[in-house]
Amino acid sequence: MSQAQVHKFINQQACNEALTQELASCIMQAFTTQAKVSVILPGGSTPGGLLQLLSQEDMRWSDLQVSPTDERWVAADSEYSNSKMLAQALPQAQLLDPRLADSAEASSVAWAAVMQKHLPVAATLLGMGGDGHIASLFPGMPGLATALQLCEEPSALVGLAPDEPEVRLSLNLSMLCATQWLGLLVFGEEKWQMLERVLAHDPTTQALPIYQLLWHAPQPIHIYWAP
Ligand SMILES: O=C1O[C@H](COP(=O)(O)O)[C@@H](O)[C@H](O)[C@H]1O
Repeated sequence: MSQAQVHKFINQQACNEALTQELASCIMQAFTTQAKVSVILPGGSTPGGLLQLLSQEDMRWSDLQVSPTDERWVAADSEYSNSKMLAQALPQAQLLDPRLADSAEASSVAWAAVMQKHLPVAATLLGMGGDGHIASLFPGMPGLATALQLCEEPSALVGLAPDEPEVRLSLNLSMLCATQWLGLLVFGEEKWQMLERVLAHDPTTQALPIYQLLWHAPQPIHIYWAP
């Protein structure tokens, strides 16, 4: 049974405001027992407004470590880099940059080792593409079945997107679910229709990464949506 909890808002601003408070609360709660706190946040275009609001929250920023859910294998200063986007949006936090070696393969191995030391993180927020991908786990890509297995060790891998930039680094589903709070931020009617089909067990969605997340994550997943 899906443990999805849907939070729908009339517009993106209201959604971002509510989600900012939820994330800030998770982070503050974690700081009551930990000296350093880690969170995992999505890349892409959706989280821009959220990150702007989050950056204005009063918290122990220098002790907060932030990793992207995934990275595009592009130059560090590329407009397509998720790490660059997070570093610019949350300059007060410590970025856990996945680009740790000269090759994508070696970086994925090194990033997995780094992230394993941060588990469980206080909060993991994901985005979703219109094709049902999450992080850089794309429908039909090589290695997808293993990357979606929750019995696998929390890890990272090289992903393959259908469009440029094709080469990606991604956390696997087991790592993405190793968190005290799990969320999904999605905007737009088209993506909502995709979520409805997934939540209704539409058989055409069952091979999608988003289906695996919504139906097999071991804890409740909070879906934040606005048109
Ligand atoms: O390629 C990616 O896509 C998803 C969704 O991106 P969006 O632009 O539709 O918000 C994103 O969550 C992921 O981090 C990113 O690398």
